[in-house]
Amino acid sequence: MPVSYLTADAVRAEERATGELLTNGTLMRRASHGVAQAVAALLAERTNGVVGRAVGIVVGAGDNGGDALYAGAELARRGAAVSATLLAPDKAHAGGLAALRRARGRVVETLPSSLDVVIDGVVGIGGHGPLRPAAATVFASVDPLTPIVAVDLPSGVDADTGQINQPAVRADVTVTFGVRRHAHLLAAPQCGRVELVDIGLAEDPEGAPLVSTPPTRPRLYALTDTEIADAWPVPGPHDDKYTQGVVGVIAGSHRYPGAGILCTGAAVTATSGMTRYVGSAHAEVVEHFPEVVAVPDFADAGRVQAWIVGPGAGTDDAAVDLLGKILATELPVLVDADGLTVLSQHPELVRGREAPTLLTPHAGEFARLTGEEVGADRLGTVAGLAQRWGVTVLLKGRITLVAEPDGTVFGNDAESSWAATAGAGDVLSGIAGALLAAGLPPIWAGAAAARVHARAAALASGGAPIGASNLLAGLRPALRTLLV
Ligand SMILES: NC(=O)C1=CN([C@@H]2O[C@H](COP(=O)(O)OP(=O)(O)OC[C@H]3O[C@@H](n4cnc5c(N)ncnc54)[C@H](OP(=O)(O)O)[C@@H]3O)[C@@H](O)[C@H]2O)[C@@H](O)CC1
Ligand SMILES: [K+]
Repeated sequence: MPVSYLTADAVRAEERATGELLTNGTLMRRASHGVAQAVAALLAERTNGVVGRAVGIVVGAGDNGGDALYAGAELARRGAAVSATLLAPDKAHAGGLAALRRARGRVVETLPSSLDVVIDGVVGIGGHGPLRPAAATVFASVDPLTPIVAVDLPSGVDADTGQINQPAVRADVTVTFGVRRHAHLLAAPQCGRVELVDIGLAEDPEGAPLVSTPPTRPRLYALTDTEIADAWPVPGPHDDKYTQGVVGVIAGSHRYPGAGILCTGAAVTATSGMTRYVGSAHAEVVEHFPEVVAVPDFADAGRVQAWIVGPGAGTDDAAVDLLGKILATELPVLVDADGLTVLSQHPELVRGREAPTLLTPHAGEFARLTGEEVGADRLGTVAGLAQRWGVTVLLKGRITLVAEPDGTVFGNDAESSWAATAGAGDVLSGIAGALLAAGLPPIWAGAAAARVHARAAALASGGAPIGASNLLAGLRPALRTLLV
């Protein structure tokens, strides 16, 4: 089952569904205990224990501050020196504040300058907009080396869109409750390590939500490695070169062969199926990958189970014609780069296409394609295009989002940004196209390709900058780690 991410409204609905557990404070007790445990673990990791450690708490006006205060009380009982600063003293959670005082935690105007950890209890799912000035001042004075544990969300990060409203908290660890929020994936780098505390919302906190997200927002999921490995085409005893799917690549040119080489190379590496190439870079492609059947003309292409049209494929009349022809077939088609530029002029070629269709823009291509900037709400924007055009759309980025017309979105956090390099998109197209040819639905092909692409980048990099050919070389080692 993919990992599910919920909107703030859906989280609140789940909390309400627990009835008494919400009203009698059980949920908050469990939540704050989870925060205290996470802080204690971090202190143990970094400083050898809780006793005598200096813990600072920044407390806002709502229940998020309540969680932080109760967590502070627990840490104080365990021997930490806890100081809390109240951003709105009149509104601070009364029970939490009393608990902190009982445990001999201190309420202070200004946090001590030397702290072992800071707990961000400013706002959680009730927050909107950036940190207000008082909170911003507190965080600006925290030593940048002091780890920050965010309660539920780093304050300033929008729970539903993941928008980072600066100034915002950047957390080392984020502790959340029951189910992950959209922001935990959409703003993953801002959240640090996300720890999920079971507070009794559902039997399986990773499982299906009890209450479905309102249809006004997309439903966001992340595939697990196991799911991706299970879906990845691996040849069985009765497979041959055709049964794994034949993918046709239209990319690159004699003058600019790179896109063709990278894209076909990725397709060759991703599956054991066969790869065909059509275009003026046919000789260069075969020189790099002799297993590719490459021809200059579409008429001689031969049969395929999916097409990749895009990188370096051109935007002239002939390119428009060819893309139109390919989209008029019943075959799965991935459109990228130049292919997207063609579609920006001729959206009618693809809108409402019924056969599996995957568009793979980066933010710039997305804007060209739709005349609309991606903006802060990447999830809403990409899901909106998928819904309006009736095709699957993959928006590239550190967090890659793949949206279906029905509002289902698979997200993938690349976990590093080493793949932000020229030609990396061509490699992604090659992987995803090969998976389409093998019969994976576009949303799975896109999300699985994004995961393996990100891993290949990380493996190839090892902490140093890479080019796309290094990324391509990292693909097989990345697949090995997944398919073992
Ligand atoms: N329900 C439960 O049992 C459980 C809830 N849980 C916890 O409760 C949290 C939700 O609590 P919540 O609903 O009280 O909202 P919360 O996020 O604390 O913020 C609301 C307050 O902040 C203010 N405010 C808004 N934006 C702001 C900004 N940018 N900067 C500064 N202030 C800002 C806003 O004030 P206003 O805008 O009205 O001035 C309002 O008063 C949830 O994330 C989880 O941690 C867990 O314990 C599990 C059980
Ligand atoms: K917070």
